[in-house]
Amino acid sequence: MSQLKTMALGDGLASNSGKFKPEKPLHHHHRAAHLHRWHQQHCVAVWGLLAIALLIAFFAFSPRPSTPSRRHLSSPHASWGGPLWEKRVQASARIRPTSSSSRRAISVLVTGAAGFVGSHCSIALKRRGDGVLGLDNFNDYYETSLKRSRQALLDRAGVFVVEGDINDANLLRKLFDVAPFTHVLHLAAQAGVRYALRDPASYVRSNVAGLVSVLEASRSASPQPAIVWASSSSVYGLNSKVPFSESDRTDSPASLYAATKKAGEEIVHTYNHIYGLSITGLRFFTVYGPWGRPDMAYFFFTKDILRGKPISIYEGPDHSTVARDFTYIDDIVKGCLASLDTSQKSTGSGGKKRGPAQLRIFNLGNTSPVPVGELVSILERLLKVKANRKVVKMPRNGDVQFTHANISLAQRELGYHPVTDLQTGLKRFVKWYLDYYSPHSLVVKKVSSIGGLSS
Ligand SMILES: O=C(O)[C@H]1O[C@H](OP(=O)(O)OP(=O)(O)OC[C@H]2O[C@@H](n3ccc(=O)[nH]c3=O)[C@H](O)[C@@H]2O)[C@H](O)[C@@H](O)[C@H]1O
Repeated sequence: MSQLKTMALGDGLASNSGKFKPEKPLHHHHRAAHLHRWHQQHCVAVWGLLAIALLIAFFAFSPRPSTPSRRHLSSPHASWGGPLWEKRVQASARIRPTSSSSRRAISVLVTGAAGFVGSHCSIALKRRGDGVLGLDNFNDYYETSLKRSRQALLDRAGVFVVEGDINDANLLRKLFDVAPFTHVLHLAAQAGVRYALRDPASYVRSNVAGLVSVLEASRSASPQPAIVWASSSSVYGLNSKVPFSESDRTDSPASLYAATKKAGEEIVHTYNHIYGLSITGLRFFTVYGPWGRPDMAYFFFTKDILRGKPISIYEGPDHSTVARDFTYIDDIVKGCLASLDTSQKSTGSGGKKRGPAQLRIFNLGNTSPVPVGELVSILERLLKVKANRKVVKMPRNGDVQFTHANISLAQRELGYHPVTDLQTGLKRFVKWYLDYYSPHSLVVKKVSSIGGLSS
């Protein structure tokens, strides 16, 4: 290739020199004056260009003011900064004094607040008097209108959701400057095991770089917050020993999603070790319920069953079943709040560790796995529509054959006791789904029915 290129260049030069026609000779003085003018003009042009280049370099590389600011992130509406914005942040993050509770109220920064688990947790925290500030980039991984509806609910509950990205270090620094959060509930992430085949970079951006960004801001904050964050049952990967326990090995992930969550668990270890951040990781097991994620099977199965479209039900080798430890959202919310309440304080200050800090990891599952075929049967009964089932071999797309949580550690340390079986939880989901997507359901009606959200 390079030889061909060289040959072509050589050929070009040879033929050019052969065709070159010199200009007519100029009179000597005339030529000198012409050269002088040429020199002057070109000097001006060169200096002009240099000045423009310096200006471009200055604007491209100089640090930007952090407030007020407008970021072109996943959402064109992303903007933050200014006195009014700061007041809203402070009001939302402020603890509401209550005389009744013996519990010390907390002020929590919830990342991914317009997401499924984030919105439920934010409302539950706000209801019990805690300060809550949401952060979400409203990306379009799934329908943004659903995120906006959740945001409307949060707004009514008194939770302000800042529109911004966890990778925006200036924004995070500003938030910690404006409000002294005692805790961070870090739920912002790129979710979904199968989507990683389509957009692997988004997992690295959110689940690795984004996590580090949140940890960096937290370790520098004064006071340092305690952190509770979402890991995943997917870290158990191809393990075959059930139920899955926190002490089991987690070094055979089946998807990039799982690998980034596992990476997160290692990353938080270093921040705990070096900076004294108190950190609790929660391995969620297939969380479902009202206001859920449209990319999850129970959600799009419901949509497809109602439209009469075929649904693919995965099966394992030799027609074995694929099963999940489906966990209802309200049980997950209780686990998240208990984790926040039992978090010890971070021990660092001024970016330095001052003593050993708490580091925990818990399974939050339902501890009763259900085959996917059974999930579909429950949906059929609730929807009163027969599904068009296509049983297919589970593709190698990131899925694992089964999950099953051992929750004894969470029971012991958090008082976590899931109470919702799949039938009950799906009944609530279907009720919400039919209401939310009903053609007669007005947006106002949707956002006013706060009861569906972590009631
Ligand atoms: O616990 C987690 O940490 C993860 O839970 C969730 O992943 P999963 O447990 O895989 O849930 P989900 O996709 O709803 O598939 C459910 C079942 O349907 C089967 N499935 C799926 C698609 C399909 O077309 N057919 C099918 O049978 C499929 O094989 C599976 O058995 C979250 O999405 C993920 O973000 C992460 O949080």
